[in-house]
Amino acid sequence: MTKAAVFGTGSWGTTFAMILAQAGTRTTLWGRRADIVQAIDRRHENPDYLPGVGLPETLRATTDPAEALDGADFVLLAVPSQTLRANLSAWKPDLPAGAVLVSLMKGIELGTTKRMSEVICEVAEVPPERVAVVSGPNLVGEIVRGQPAATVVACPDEQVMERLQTACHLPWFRAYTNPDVVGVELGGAVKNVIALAVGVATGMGLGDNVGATLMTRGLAEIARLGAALGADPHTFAGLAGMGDLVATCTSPLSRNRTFGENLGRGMTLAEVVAATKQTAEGVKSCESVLELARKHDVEMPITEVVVAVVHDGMPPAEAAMLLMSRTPKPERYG
Ligand SMILES: NC(=O)c1ccc[n+]([C@@H]2O[C@H](COP(=O)([O-])OP(=O)(O)OC[C@H]3O[C@@H](n4cnc5c(N)ncnc54)[C@H](O)[C@@H]3O)[C@@H](O)[C@H]2O)c1
Ligand SMILES: O=P(O)(O)OC[C@H](O)CO
Repeated sequence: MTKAAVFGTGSWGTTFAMILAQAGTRTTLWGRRADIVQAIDRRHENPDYLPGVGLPETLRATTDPAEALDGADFVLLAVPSQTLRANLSAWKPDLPAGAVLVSLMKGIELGTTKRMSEVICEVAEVPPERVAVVSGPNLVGEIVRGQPAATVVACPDEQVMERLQTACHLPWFRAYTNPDVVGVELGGAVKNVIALAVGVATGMGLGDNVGATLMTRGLAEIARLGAALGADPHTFAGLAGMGDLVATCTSPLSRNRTFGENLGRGMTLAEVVAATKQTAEGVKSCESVLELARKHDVEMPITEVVVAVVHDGMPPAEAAMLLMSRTPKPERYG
């Protein structure tokens, strides 16, 4: 029987562990908070992140990383992106030889501008063939209600990718494969930045034309960055590209979109941060995405104004005016 260890008892770690357990994978969750771990292990509930959701009785939970990792074929990582390096360094001594490490995260590391799979390879000292990524339009609030969803499993090793696909495939959760790790990861990380922009526009009451324009030109930004980093352009038309972009930018369940919406309504950054109880990855990753773009000489005007609004105090109305007053040019995708 395949065995999985999932690190992170937040909303996605818990939900993905539930998916694995329901697909017949023997799954243990690691969490740093003893109260949540106990509630998952004994009452089959995560009261803080998924109140009222019944978790499978076969799903175990522990605060001991070595216990979670014992015999694991897959090690799935669902902690906030900016904490991955420190956490994985601590867990490294107990990683089973030959285990496949899987990123469930959607961020770019500040300072290094590395994708999560790159951080994993570096810290765990494993080759890219032992690292996979799962990303797609996967809003937890829908998945835990049993509403159907699909995702993408990416890994350069085809057999690993297919094993992971089998480990998480359910009648209501459809996993596709794609060997383009760079494209799948970029799609997941950069859509959060675009969702912040759409959220701000929504909060300002700018209308659906603006939302559609930001999504479309946002996809062009993602594709330009992807081209510079060697991604397959087709990936961005798929679930991990357009699929996740549309889900995140249009759903009130998205933390990134909601964060932007609150800013657009006129709340201060401090007020919005205080109101955001869960991880909105785009808030930190917008800066690393922009730095990555600059390193590769890629123009990302929407990302630039998101950084200016979120981190430099630019008023949302000024950001909108900046985007609308850019030099007219031919429309090009990518
Ligand atoms: N929630 C979703 O709908 C969803 C879907 C797909 C992907 N993701 C991605 O999954 C990743 C995790 O997001 P989430 O939604 O589970 O976030 P979350 O905020 O719900 O949970 C984060 C978890 O990490 C823990 N944590 C926080 N700081 C930590 C630290 N320093 N060390 C160890 N643990 C720490 C928290 O206690 C919590 O258990 C993000 O990259 C996110 O983009 C989320
Ligand atoms: O709630 P968000 O904005 O982190 O988005 C969650 C998922 O990434 C959607 O696929």
